[in-house]
Amino acid sequence: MIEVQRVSKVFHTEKGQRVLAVNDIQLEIDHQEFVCLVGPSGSGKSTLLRLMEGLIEPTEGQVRVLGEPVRGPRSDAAMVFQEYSLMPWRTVLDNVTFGLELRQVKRAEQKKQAMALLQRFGLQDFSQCLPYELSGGMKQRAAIARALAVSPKILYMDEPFGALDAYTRYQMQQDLIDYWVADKRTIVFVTHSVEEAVFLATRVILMSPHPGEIVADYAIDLPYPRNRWCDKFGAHFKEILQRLDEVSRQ
Ligand SMILES: Nc1ncnc2c1ncn2[C@@H]1O[C@H](COP(=O)(O)OP(=O)(O)OP(=O)(O)O)[C@@H](O)[C@H]1O
Repeated sequence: MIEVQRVSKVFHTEKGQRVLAVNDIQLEIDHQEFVCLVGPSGSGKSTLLRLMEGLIEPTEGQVRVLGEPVRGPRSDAAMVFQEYSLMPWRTVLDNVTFGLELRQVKRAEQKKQAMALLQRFGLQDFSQCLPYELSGGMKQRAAIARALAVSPKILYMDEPFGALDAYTRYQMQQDLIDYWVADKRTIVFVTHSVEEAVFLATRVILMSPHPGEIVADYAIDLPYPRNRWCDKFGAHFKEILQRLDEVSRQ
């Protein structure tokens, strides 16, 4: 579904320095995979995600989605960022219907679909609120509902739960995985947390810093819902964390 073919990205800083952010990345992601990108700070996780999304262009190599070269953001993909990407002047409902408006879906149908998503994410009673009236977790639920409203084939998520407290983060992980198990889409998810990656992903890609390269690719063959306290979860967690520790010291 997503093919990253020998992709490198060089940035040029304001001071004229050349930064090789990701180097020679080769990665194939299949339909309905839930892939987490983990790695130390500066290992190029967000850069790789932005390259897949088409927000930036590779310096070398090519990204293809569904067999087509990526030349910009695709209408069948949606994104969720760490900072809640809601429009502050629109109600929660109108944030969720936004993508459907652009697709000229009839208003009654927009509302029906948006309310079903708000219900799924426990926000049905807040549909008429403005974003500032919501907690951080609720805002991020609304942002995810907004992204899902357009039924994207691919969901790109960049540290979506990074700003949340630990308990809200656990709840959000559970909500997201419940959604994905019921309605599988391809998800590419950037996180600093190995625990979060092992809880969510079918596959964890580990990246090294300077330059960002893929150093390991782990299949997480645990059934859903996952139990953080079982031995197998612990074994995956330990294996990836140990390697991350090695990579971070290099
Ligand atoms: N627009 C840019 N201009 C210059 N350098 C950049 C730019 N974007 C990223 N970089 C550099 O590319 C490298 C990779 O950055 P990136 O944000 O992709 O890493 P990351 O693994 O997502 O980091 P973090 O976990 O801290 O968010 C870093 O050295 C960063 O400074």
